[in-house]
Amino acid sequence: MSKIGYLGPKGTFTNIAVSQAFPNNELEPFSTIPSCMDAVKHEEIQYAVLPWENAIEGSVNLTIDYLVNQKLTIVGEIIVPIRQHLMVHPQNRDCWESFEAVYSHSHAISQCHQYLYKHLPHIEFSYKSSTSAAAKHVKENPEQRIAAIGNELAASEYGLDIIKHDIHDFDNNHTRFVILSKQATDLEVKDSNYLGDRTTLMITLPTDHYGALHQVLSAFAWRKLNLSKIESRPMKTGLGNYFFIIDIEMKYDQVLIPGAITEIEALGCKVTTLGSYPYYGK
Ligand SMILES: O=C(O)C(=O)Cc1ccccc1
Repeated sequence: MSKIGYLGPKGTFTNIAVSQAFPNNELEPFSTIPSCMDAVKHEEIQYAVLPWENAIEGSVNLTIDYLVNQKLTIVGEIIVPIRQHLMVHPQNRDCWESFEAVYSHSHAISQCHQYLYKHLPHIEFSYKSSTSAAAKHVKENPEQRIAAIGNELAASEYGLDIIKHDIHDFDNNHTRFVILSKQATDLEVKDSNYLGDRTTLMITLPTDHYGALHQVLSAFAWRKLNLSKIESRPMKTGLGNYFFIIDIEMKYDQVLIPGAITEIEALGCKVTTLGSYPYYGK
């Protein structure tokens, strides 16, 4: 049976995603995104499930930036609805309005900025590696006047009381979680709705070719390949140097996508296929 790693500790949104996709497998929490990817690379686990993009806050840069230097493939994606709740140690449930700090993952705090600004304007933000790491911290420090933002699973896992439900600023809040593997395998995810297929490419443009991005996009456009995302990330080699992450709403085929890649490479671009995979949601 495959062993699946995920960003832990128990009670993260990633935990919800991995339990949905792999209900009968052995699950192993990792405390950071890179350590979870490394475990797949070293074959200690077969798959890693990691956050990729949130509808309110955007991409999870650490996952993208660490993935592009690994020889790992995206073999599937799970889309999970996200509801953020404010939770406290049960001993402190009556004095939460005078709290000093709120702990969570930076994405979770960003998803609740309007709520926090309006209802807890003086509260400090303290960042943790995940929402459940924040919940665990609140549980372990009852003497501190602190709260956490996370989901119901984290509240029950760490025995916290939810004092405000649904504090995220926008209702249509979903996160994409990617399933990473060392080999490109056909993965079947049970108990979730199959929603479609995607192919994710990483493209680096030549520095001396003016208009290269326009030509890259044209290679997709005239083939009527539907792009659902284009995002630039810094190469970390200096200001103005970027690579692009592009999602095509289609499974890798034998004609259109290889044709577009050949055309783009002829412009002097470097193209890496990060994966071609089905995506699922509830
Ligand atoms: O903190 C969590 O609960 C996670 O699962 C990590 C995460 C990070 C960014 C967006 C969504 C989930």
